[in-house]
Amino acid sequence: MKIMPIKKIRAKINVPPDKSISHRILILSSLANEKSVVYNILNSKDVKRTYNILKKIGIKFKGDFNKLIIIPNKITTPTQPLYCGNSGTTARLMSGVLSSKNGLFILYGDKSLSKRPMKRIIEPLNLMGAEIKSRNGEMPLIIKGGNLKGIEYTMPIPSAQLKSSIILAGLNAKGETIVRGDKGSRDHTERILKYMNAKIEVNNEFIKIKKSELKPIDKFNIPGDFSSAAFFIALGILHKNAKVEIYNVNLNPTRIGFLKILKKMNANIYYEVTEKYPEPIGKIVIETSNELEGINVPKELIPNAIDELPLLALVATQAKGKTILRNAKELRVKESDRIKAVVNNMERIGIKIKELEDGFEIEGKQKIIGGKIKTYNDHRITMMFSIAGLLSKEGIEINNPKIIDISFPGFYKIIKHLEKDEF
Ligand SMILES: O=C(O)C1=C[C@@H](OP(=O)(O)O)[C@@H](O)[C@H](O)C1
Ligand SMILES: C=C(OP(=O)(O)O)C(=O)O
Repeated sequence: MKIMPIKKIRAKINVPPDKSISHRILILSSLANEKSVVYNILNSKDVKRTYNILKKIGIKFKGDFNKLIIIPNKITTPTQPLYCGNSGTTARLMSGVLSSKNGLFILYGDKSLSKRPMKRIIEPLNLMGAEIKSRNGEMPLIIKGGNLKGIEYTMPIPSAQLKSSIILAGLNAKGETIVRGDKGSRDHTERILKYMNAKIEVNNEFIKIKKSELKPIDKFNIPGDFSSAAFFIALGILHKNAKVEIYNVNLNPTRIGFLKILKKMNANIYYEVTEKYPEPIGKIVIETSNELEGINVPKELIPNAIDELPLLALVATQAKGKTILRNAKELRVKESDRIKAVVNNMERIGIKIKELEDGFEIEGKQKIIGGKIKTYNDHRITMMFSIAGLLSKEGIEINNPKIIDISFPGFYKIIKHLEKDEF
């Protein structure tokens, strides 16, 4: 598929429901003391992995992802290994849940997930009393769960998946579990647990969780995914003749680091929170930004912008001066090595970029010429370079666009629609 440049954008967009919240709603409502009714779950490949695993361990469901009834049940040892596909969130969060349940569980993933680091969760979960076996800290994981005790643990990296894995295990452990070292990573697990009346305490220093009975989820509105919106935010800023409005999108402060970085770069963005509980939701208005300036990305914003950092490279190509991203080594252990994928593909489309061990450096005011990119089988890399195609001189060719179904089915439908004037 070749994505060609477009002349004008006047678009009103609704992005699909949030992936992180969808995983958590499915998992946590499966652990409640009664059935939950949930609307608007993201119907993407990654979320379906979590759903299928929950079904295989005994949870009952009725309906579809537009309206799903989740009926908690005793968790049972499945007869087959449990497949997490491409989804790190499924692997790490489900490991926390299964570690706290009596039984033997095997989790495995696709080629990409099988290379991603799991030691980070194995270590604390084993300290709590689980017996997790793996080769080199990579999937497959063989988990013998049950009889956990709470621990006090300082995380070596600010990861929401690691934090959530320990919290989920702590929900069914003896005594209290305390997690430290979170530097503001996404807090959806904590918010949903509060909403379900869990015994959870969150402050700037630590998160404390005790064994809890969870009340079911009712009327939780899963908002649009900010990480999906980010592609159209970047497009609106960078396109020479654009106005884009995005509605019903999650504006949780732990997710919008990208917006804060863009504002520092002088982008024309306006956003407004219209609903605050349990998740902040609102609208974003974006317009062509001709005065973008390069930036040294502040370290403290990195956990809040982790999935959007590749896109930042695209924005940096059109800013005045240099943009430097450092302290983002985590990008190397996502669905692909996202630093390598960005650098290699930028060069393929005519952009000069310097690879750093933990980020990249880009001089601004460069021309996006176009060419053929390598998707690295990574949904976010594929979408980022599709956006680049719309901004390019000669178009960008993408070999397997289907990979975007991991997080954003309908992405190319929105792209097709962009030609229509919606104002
Ligand atoms: O908890 C989550 O839902 C996620 C956490 C982040 O990963 P880390 O926890 O590994 O930083 C993020 O990159 C991923 O897309 C989703
Ligand atoms: C890193 C991501 O997801 P996961 O870790 O769940 O595979 C992502 O969606 O960008």
